[in-house]
Amino acid sequence: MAPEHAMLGLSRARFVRMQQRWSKRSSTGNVDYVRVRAERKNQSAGEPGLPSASLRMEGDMILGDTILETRGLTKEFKGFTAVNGVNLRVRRGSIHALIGPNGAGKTTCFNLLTKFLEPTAGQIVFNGTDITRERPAHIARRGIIRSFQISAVFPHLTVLQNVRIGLQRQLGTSFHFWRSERSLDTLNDRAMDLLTQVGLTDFADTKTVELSYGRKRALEIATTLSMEPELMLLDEPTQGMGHEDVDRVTALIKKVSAGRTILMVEHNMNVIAGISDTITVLQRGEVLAEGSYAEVSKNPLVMEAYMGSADAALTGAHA
Ligand SMILES: Nc1ncnc2c1ncn2[C@@H]1O[C@H](COP(=O)(O)OP(=O)(O)OP(=O)(O)O)[C@@H](O)[C@H]1O
Repeated sequence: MAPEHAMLGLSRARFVRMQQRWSKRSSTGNVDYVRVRAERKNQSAGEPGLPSASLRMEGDMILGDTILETRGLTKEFKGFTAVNGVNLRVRRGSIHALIGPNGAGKTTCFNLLTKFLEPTAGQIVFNGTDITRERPAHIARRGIIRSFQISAVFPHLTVLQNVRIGLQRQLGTSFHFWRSERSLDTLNDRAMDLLTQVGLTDFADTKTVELSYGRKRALEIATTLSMEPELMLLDEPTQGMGHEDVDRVTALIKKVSAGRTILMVEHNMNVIAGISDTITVLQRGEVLAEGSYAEVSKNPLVMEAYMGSADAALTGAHA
């Protein structure tokens, strides 16, 4: 039988290089690797490919449909189980909402994903790699970025300066204060790009403290984008906003979701209904239901959890 690299139409050296690169990212990757390659080869030979709709090539990397997965994720606080055996599967490129009544464990889940908290049990897998034991900074470098809290934005700097700081952080030059102002100005173009994306171009020179609440959240999204997230974690992005700001930020989330994955904790059902592809409902630390808004909102268990009655409508429950 021909060697594997030959069957896949690759030189041996390239085959080994690709395997090595991939195995850094995934312990199971080689199986996917062979599947994708075999499919491509069969298709180019006019034969039907192996089914691999869930796989995507990026350069030499094979990326599955699932960007983030938790397996039996559990967090106990002194005998109280806040998150209990949660199996979450976030699809690449989707907007995935984590919802649930107060105290359901949403924030604890987020804190586990970013490693602000250590799980008591379970696994977190990102792009096929087990990241359960990694430190927060390492997780951020992998591209899992949680939206900065407003308090993390410097209020007396301008909007542009705040975004620039995010970019410097990404470039690892945050503390290079000895660099000339001119060299730092080279970041301005990129910073202005980000401000354009979030609709804040006209506010570039405004002191952040003077921004409206909704615009501060838009700035927070720009600073998060400056970290080049592959998976953006948004923590109640429309919390405390009036209708107009809610609509603006909802549209913004939809817009910046292009080419990225978004996992958000959100209470506003109109926002969730409008932009979520998948919703996971938590209750008392466990997954109660999962699906599209249409599916979840009809689920009697979910209605009961939210309204205390299976007859109640979910729509507007927290709007
Ligand atoms: N550090 C902690 N020590 C003890 N209990 C905690 C701790 N953090 C959270 N909890 C408890 O875990 C449960 C889940 O809390 P969590 O904040 O994750 O819920 P949530 O779904 O985000 O709620 P909300 O919608 O009100 O923000 C709650 O009962 C909370 O009191």
